[in-house]
Amino acid sequence: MVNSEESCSTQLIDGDGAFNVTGIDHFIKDVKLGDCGLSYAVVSIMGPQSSGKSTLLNHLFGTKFREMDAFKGRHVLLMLSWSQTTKGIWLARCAGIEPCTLVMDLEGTDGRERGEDDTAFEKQSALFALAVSDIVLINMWCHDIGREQAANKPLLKTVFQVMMRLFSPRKTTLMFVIRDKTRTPLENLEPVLREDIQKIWDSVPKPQAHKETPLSEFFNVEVVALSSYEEKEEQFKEQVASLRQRFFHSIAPGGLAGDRRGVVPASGFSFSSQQIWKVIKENKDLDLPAHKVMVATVRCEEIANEKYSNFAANEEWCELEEAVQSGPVSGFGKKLSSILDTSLSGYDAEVLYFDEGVRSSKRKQLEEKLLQLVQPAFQSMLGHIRSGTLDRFKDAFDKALSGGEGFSSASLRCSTSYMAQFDEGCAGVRLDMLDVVIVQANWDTSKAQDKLQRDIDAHIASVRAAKLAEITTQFESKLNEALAGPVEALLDGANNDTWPSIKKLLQKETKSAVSGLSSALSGFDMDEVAKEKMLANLENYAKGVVEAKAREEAGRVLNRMKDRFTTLFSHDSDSMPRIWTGKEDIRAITKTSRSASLKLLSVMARSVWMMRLIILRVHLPVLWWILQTVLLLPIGRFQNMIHWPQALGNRLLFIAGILFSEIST
Ligand SMILES: Nc1nc2c(ncn2[C@@H]2O[C@H](COP(=O)(O)OP(=O)(O)OP(=O)(O)O)[C@@H](O)[C@H]2O)c(=O)[nH]1
Repeated sequence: MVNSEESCSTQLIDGDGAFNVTGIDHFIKDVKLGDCGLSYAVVSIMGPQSSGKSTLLNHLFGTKFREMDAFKGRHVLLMLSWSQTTKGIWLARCAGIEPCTLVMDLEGTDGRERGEDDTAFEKQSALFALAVSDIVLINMWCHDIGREQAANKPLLKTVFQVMMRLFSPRKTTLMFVIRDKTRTPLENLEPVLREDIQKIWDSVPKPQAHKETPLSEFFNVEVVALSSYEEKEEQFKEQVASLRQRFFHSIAPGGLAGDRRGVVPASGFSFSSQQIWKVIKENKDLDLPAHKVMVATVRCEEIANEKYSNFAANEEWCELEEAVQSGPVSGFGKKLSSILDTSLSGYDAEVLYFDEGVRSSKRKQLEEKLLQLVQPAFQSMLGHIRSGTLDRFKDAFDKALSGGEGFSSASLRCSTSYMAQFDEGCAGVRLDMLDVVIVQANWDTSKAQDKLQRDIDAHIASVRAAKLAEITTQFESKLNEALAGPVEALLDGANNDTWPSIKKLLQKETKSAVSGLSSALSGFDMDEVAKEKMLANLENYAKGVVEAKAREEAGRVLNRMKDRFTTLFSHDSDSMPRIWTGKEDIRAITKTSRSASLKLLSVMARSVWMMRLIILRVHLPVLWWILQTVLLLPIGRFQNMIHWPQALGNRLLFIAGILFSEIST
């Protein structure tokens, strides 16, 4: 006895031809068909009305299809009402049979010829059963065998006709179930039945391509006979129990199921059935291979969309996405790759049995969409790794420089080392646990690498500029210290040796500073031109120090000249204040005082810089005015002094010319 507890059923198509989408979806969930992959079989039964189809299915598969009350009997029912007959197509799961076997109970046929009317439900349901089923049971009365007016003859014609409407049809098993078997042995009945079948096959109009195609090309024909359920119930049950065994492992090679060419993965069964029924209702031909691709396309897309939505809502991913906004995330690449992998392998598992071309193209699309979703997070992480690497580079570089390593060597070593660390991070070698690599993506990280290299180079350049400025300042300070004081002292005691001494001092200190700077620059791996320029600048600086001192002294020279003139003019040779008696030789005194005063000027002018100062910067008219005010006005009573400025100017120019030529050589 079959345990019917496991069985559940639904009306797949109602009597008006409406497909019960909700019903089938619930049914599929209840029987967990979606998990079956290709491991499931579909059996249908067709045959005349009230020929005991439901009774047979319920005994054979433990289903609970509605049977007509036994006491009413089929003859009574046929006369009275149709209310108890099966309407439309019912679907149930066979109880206790492996693999999962679905069974469809079709509305009984009325035994009338349908001619060309393809819209008749009988024809449509037959075509549907052939397109969907692996095994079709044809229920028939034993007494119809060999009869010209057999009740199942129009049905068989229909089956064979609609079969022609399936492009490259699957090879289905047609199992003829002879009911109310008589005493005639099956061995005698079967050849007659096969002959009937062949005749019907021959009579069916076929397209040119199948004119000569034998029946066996489309169908495996099987014949079984059962005793009457009503008259020999026990025998019937025994025979049904033995028949049941044939449905176990029906999809294994050599099993009862046909070639299963048309089989769609179980998760696509609902959609596939709906589409097949839709095409049949629209009275279009059914192209099963194309249908399989279409089902695969729709289902793979549905599955991919579901995986995408699941990924987007995945808690782990959402946390990762949020965390990477604010900083680097340890194990980022590994975690994200793993979530992506779970999603993609989930897709792979669910679409495994769909058309390969379709499933791989949909996988590609899913992968692209997922990667598009995670790319901003990847970029953020890459940015964190880049800035982290830059910070570590700066620290290491600073340490190397303060540890005394040469600038060029430190910059090259640190730059190479930290660029390599970044490259390793990008290539998947873990970098302080901060891996960014997403296994599924092959993203180009060269832009980030370039940016890091640029940042490192910019940092090196700025440190270099700062260091060079520091060194230059250091040498300039040294020079300043070495020159300013001594030059000032030398200028203070102006005499004939002043300028040669200054020149000597300048040369000595410049040489020492230039040599010091040159060796300090050796660690910078500078090009010769830049180095020479820096050394030249230092030399100029040294000259500048002297020039500045000289300029300073020049600012004071007029005062000192005036002081010297006044001192000599108003003091006698014993340095005693002169007492003017009127007998003094004012001209001679003035001449002596002026000469002493001009001597001071000549010392000061003994340099190129002083010349510049005197000739170019301090204009002669100004100088004249100063001299007239400071030197000449106090002795303004000498009217002929009015000619002095010109004479003095000429004299200064003369002295400057001589000194310039002297110093230049
Ligand atoms: N003679 C005979 N009658 C049977 C047999 N099996 C069932 N019946 C009777 O036939 C009648 C119809 O049974 P169902 O199983 O409902 O037949 P059916 O073919 O499913 O009917 P529809 O699908 O409604 O056309 C019932 O009264 C059954 O008791 C059988 O093996 N022999």
